[in-house]
Amino acid sequence: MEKVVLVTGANSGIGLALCERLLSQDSGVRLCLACRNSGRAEAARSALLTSHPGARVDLLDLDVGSVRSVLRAAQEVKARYPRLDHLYLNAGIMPNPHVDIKAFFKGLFSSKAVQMFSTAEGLLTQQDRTTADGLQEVFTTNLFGHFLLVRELEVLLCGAGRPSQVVWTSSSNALRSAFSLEDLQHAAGTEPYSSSKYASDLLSLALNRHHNAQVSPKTPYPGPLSPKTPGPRTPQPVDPLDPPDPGPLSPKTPGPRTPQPVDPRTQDPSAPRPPDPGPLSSRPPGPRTPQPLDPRTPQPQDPRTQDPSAPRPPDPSAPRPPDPSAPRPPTQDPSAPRPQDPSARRPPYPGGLLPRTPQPVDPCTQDPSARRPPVPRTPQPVDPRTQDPSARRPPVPRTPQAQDPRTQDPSAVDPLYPECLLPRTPQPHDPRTPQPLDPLPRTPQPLDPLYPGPLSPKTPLPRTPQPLDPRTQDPSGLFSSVICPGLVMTNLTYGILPSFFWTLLMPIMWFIRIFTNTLTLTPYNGAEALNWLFLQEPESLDARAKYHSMTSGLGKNYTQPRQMDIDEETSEALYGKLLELETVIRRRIREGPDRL
Ligand SMILES: NC(=O)C1=CN([C@@H]2O[C@H](COP(=O)(O)OP(=O)(O)OC[C@H]3O[C@@H](n4cnc5c(N)ncnc54)[C@H](OP(=O)(O)O)[C@@H]3O)[C@@H](O)[C@H]2O)C=CC1
Ligand SMILES: CC(C)CCC[C@@H](C)[C@H]1CC[C@H]2C3=CC[C@H]4[C@H](C)C(=O)CC[C@]4(C)[C@H]3CC[C@]12C
Repeated sequence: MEKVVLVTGANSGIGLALCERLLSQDSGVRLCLACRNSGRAEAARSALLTSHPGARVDLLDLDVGSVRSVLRAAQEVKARYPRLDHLYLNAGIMPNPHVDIKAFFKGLFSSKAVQMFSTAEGLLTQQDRTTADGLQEVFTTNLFGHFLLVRELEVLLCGAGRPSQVVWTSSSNALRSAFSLEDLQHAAGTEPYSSSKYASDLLSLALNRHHNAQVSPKTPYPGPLSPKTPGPRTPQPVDPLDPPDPGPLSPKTPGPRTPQPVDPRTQDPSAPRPPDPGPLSSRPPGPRTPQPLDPRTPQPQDPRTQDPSAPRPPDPSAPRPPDPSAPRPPTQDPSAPRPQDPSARRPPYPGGLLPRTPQPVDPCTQDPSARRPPVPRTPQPVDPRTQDPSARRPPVPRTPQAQDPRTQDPSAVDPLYPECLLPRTPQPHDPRTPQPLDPLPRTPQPLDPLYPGPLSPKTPLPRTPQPLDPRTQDPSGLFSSVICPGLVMTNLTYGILPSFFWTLLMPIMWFIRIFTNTLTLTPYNGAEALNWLFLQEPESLDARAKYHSMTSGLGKNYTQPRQMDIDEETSEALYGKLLELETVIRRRIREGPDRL
């Protein structure tokens, strides 16, 4: 059956490179590019159709920084597609970045130089602002808008007897130190980007807890893996007060699959190589040239405050020759105030007025059509990295060519993260025959898009570990994952420094690349983990892993899972707070003058 894939922020950078890669390997995929600027979206679509004539590429008008836009776009998606197979939450911003140059030079000559280039920890601050909805812009764009989108699209993601994948483009700049439950939107801090990305890591875990049987709400987080101790952990005894629910066995669900780094081009030599994406910013691996500098003038204006019909500078995704040395127009002074819509100058959202009780909702119980069998609670196999190896689990299927990239390519070892997780079995890609989609929505629409219905009682926090049994996993459900694209040269990164600095920095970056595989540098490479996830069975993925796109010094791309520095309690608390905020925002919109 045709797979429907929606990508936010698909008109440039990593999002566009992902679309290119998906079409290259699966001509049957139906893409929906969700973008805020129709001109740039059209340009991206034309570029994709030029390299893939006949591909199905739809456009969706979506500004994830605007609540109304998200709600409208979600309605449109529900009207267009009967289900969604993959939802890539990729759009992101880092407005008004400021680099601490002193810290940079200090770090450059320290033992932390490589790490500094990978995470930018201690280097970057941003100046955020509030949106017309009274929310912090970075929080809304990078997290909350996407959260609302997932909530709105739950009916397309949770049902139909097939699992759906939600994938967050996070970052290695997702910093626990920047995140606070007391200031979710990071209104008081100077690292909203790091905060929002860390929040996405937490939220992904929470989504899994609430929407699939993979992470049982009762399964406690075993704690972040220490870099030196990736070994198994001892399972906790089952709480006699809270025994597992045997639940119905599902014969359909396959055993656990352990994903492995997959490079479709290198895995199977007979497999067709993706064609050169040509003018697109993505490039096949090999000797890489840094992506061309964005010839477009940085856009200081919020598109919501701009006249949409006003001409914009040339689109970055438009075909252009790669020329890393091409001069860029002067970058906006990060310290200069950004032009703002007067309506956007509202004070930040008064968090203190929020209702108290978080009410997580399982959408599959909200919408009768999306209702699925109860989540099984029988013992299930567990992630071998986090649990006792003596625990019962069926044998993990391993395909012969599924090798650890570290053993395939010695240069692929990242000295920063030698503890990378166990290899997983690659999922052979199943090219499916394209089938026309039913143009009519088959999924019943909620009566009021703003009010999805009564909320279910608060889900309890984890108490006892429940080993998971793959035989009882629900075949449908929403599976959320997080990726890190590495350091990629895109509009976002080029916006951080004037082009002069980048020209100076590029040789250093190519040198540093010898020591770390996280400098993926091109959008094509950065999209590796996103593309790899597309090929996996969602049930096989690790809810606590962040899947990193990696590129070795020799230009080999692979995906490496690493445990995230997150905990269940914080994840659950964040989820509850986001639901509270959603309730308030929905009410505000319903009562506002221009309700949907
Ligand atoms: N580049 C890097 O090194 C890294 C990037 N990332 C993440 O990767 C993701 C993609 O960024 P990248 O490709 O690098 O940068 P780009 O700036 O090239 O891409 C960002 C995309 O998001 C879109 N976007 C931004 N705001 C909105 C909005 N409100 N509504 C809809 N779309 C929006 C942009 O659209 P428009 O063209 O209209 O602005 C653009 O298409 C981001 O989430 C970023 O945080 C993570 C780690 C590293
Ligand atoms: C001469 C100096 C002023 C040079 C400053 C260098 C910095 C501008 C860059 C060094 C490391 C870069 C980054 C690292 C991590 C990225 C992260 C994963 C992400 O999500 C977005 C971009 C990065 C923060 C990126 C940004 C530029 C650097 C800070």
